[in-house]
Amino acid sequence: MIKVSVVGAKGRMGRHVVDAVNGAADMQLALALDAGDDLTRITPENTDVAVEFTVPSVTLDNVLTLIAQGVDVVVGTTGWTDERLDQVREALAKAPREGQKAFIAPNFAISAVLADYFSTQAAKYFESVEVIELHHPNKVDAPSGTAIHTAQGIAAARKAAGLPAVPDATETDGGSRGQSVDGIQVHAVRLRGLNAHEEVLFGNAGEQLTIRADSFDRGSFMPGVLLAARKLASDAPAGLTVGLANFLDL
Ligand SMILES: NC(=O)C1=CN([C@@H]2O[C@H](COP(=O)(O)OP(=O)(O)OC[C@H]3O[C@@H](n4cnc5c(N)ncnc54)[C@H](OP(=O)(O)O)[C@@H]3O)[C@@H](O)[C@H]2O)C=CC1
Ligand SMILES: O=C(O)C1=N[C@H](C(=O)O)C[C@H](O)C1
Repeated sequence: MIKVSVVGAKGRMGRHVVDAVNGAADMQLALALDAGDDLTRITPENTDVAVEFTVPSVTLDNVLTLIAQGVDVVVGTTGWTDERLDQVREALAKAPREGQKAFIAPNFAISAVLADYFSTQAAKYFESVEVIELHHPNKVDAPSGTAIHTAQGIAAARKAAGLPAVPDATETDGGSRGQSVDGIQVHAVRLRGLNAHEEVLFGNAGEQLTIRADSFDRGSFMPGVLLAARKLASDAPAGLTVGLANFLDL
């Protein structure tokens, strides 16, 4: 049995993770902690993998605490920059247990992971590209972690292919052109009724490709979360892995 503790267990995602772990035949729920709880209660004796879904402002501290506790950790919370990822790598390098692992994914839904992957494949074939993410209005961060990851992947693929900057004659902008992530414009919509959605628009003269992923229900993230926990408890490499695509046969 894989012993799993959940951090952020009372949140929208955390509640689903608790149910998913309780419903998994090969897993056992260890601790379910939330804001105000002492994370040092999570130890290698009671937990094989901790799953962290909290808020961007606290996730780094939580992850560093869990690593210092000697526990492997699956992270779904957003807010990760290159600098923060480096801090996790450094913490893992001096972790108390040999071979410790951390896994961070901007999105655990297979539709979103594939949309992100297909977008990097398509990127070099199009002159123009923009990313639109659409979410429920309770989301605290914009743009979404997924949209940032997608834009970064597209930008890297365009750079590797030697493409020039995306054409854009805009001279005045009150903010309507969105946020530039590595030169790719990203737009965020917040609308009651939505859950988590992303659309990537690719354009050439006379043609358009649209890649769209829709998570209608938070249950869509759970197979990916359980897969990550199982991988960390078995054959995932030591150190930090970023992105569920690493655990899929793509
Ligand atoms: N990777 C993925 O596939 C997905 C990622 N996400 C991301 O996951 C994160 C959580 O989303 P969601 O569940 O909707 O958010 P919620 O706000 O519903 O849940 C966050 C929970 O974390 C708790 N919390 C706050 N601070 C701490 C702390 N220091 N220690 C432990 N728990 C704490 C909150 O408590 P309180 O409310 O009392 O502050 C709350 O219960 C977001 O960053 C979101 O973008 C969401 C969906 C999918
Ligand atoms: O807050 C959410 O809901 C989601 N957050 C993640 C993100 O910011 O990419 C993943 C998914 O989009 C849902």
